[in-house]
Amino acid sequence: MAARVGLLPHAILVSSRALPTPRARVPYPLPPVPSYLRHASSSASRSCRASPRFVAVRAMASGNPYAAELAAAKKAVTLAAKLCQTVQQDIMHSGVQAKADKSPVTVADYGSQILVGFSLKMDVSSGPFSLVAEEDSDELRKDGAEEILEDITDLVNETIFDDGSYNISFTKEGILSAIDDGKSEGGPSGRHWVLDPIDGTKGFLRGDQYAIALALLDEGKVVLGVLACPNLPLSSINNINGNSSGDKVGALFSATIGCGAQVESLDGSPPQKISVCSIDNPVNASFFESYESAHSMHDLTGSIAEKLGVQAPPVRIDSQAKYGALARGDGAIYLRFPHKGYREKIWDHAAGSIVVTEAGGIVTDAAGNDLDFSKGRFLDLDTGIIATNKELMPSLLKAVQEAIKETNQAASLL
Ligand SMILES: Nc1ncnc2c1ncn2[C@@H]1O[C@H](COP(=O)(O)O)[C@@H](OP(=O)(O)O)[C@H]1O
Ligand SMILES: [Mg+2]
Ligand SMILES: [Mg+2]
Ligand SMILES: [Mg+2]
Repeated sequence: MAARVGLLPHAILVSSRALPTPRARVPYPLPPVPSYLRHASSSASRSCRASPRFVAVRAMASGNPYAAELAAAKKAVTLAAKLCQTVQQDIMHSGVQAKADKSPVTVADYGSQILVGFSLKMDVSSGPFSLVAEEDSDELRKDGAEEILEDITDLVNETIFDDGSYNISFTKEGILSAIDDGKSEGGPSGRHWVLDPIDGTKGFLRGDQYAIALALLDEGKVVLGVLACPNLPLSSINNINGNSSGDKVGALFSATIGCGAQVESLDGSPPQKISVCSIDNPVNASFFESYESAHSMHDLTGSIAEKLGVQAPPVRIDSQAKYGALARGDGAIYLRFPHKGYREKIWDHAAGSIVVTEAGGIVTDAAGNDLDFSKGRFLDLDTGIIATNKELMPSLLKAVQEAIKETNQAASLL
């Protein structure tokens, strides 16, 4: 399959498919029908496999107050994962990833954002819809982006058609408008979905780990999170540096406040409860960090690990798959220390942090404060983010603060 690559001023857009001819759609007229959807005719018919009513019945049966939202969230990220998997396979075959030399955004980032937002809108009926998501349509509205926009439109429509849950198709204007559904500012009141359509885009382009990360904020607190990790081994990363153990690949982590955390396969095995590891001696611990040294200072994390007495080398993987792996005990610690001046975004941590806390772990900033997701699109925090189990947290915090102090002292002598 030939790959088409378009370079725009502030983004790298990768189209990797021999794109299909749009097929005829059955009309989808049930309210609320977003105005940007294309209708084949005006005759009414509905064809969702999981209707809001069906989801609501499951919610009442489970005793989980967010069960309907959880079911909708899982369905949304699973649909988006299908699109991402298709694109990633084609990118790998075409070798396009070598050209990604700056903050990338691909057709899959946009496509995933559209599918998740759309699927949630269709399946979650309660209250106004608010989505805080990473991507916007600015680049796609510029001259020269027409072909990419057409590719995204075809990719999204083809994924919806193949999945079969919704009989609708998007117009190009609908695609732009759907991306911009993610422009909400979030905040301390009401409900807001928080989405990273592809977290770890650099990993995605390398053919490595990435995640579709979706969370729900309710009155400023994360109450639900799902992480679709299409390339993560289902049972465990029991090897250094993200190598798989050869078992089934494709994990879907989920957590709801007060209800624990689970993992299931992306293609639908029953959920299994997960918990963080019980290691209490750092000598036996291993730690996760970003693959990209631009995203987290590997020197500082090395010094923290040394102070703790950690023997194992760092496990470097992309995306919030790190939170998922930590939550099921594949490793004991996650360290993230961005370079000075970087502001963390809520979609990079909302889903992952609740998966870890509901698995019995703790996630804080470098000063030991809880992460505050109620301040809008950014996290306002002290220096870095750390996560581990309750046993290791006191010694981890001490090591972090010592290492930061030493680094600051060394910097002041320069
Ligand atoms: N200079 C920087 N420092 C820290 N994080 C950064 C960064 N530049 C980008 N990021 C964030 O790091 C995320 C990936 O994290 P990780 O290293 O754990 O894979 C990116 O998410 P996206 O890939 O969604 O853009 C992006 O939000
Ligand atoms: Mg990005
Ligand atoms: Mg991200
Ligand atoms: Mg992203």
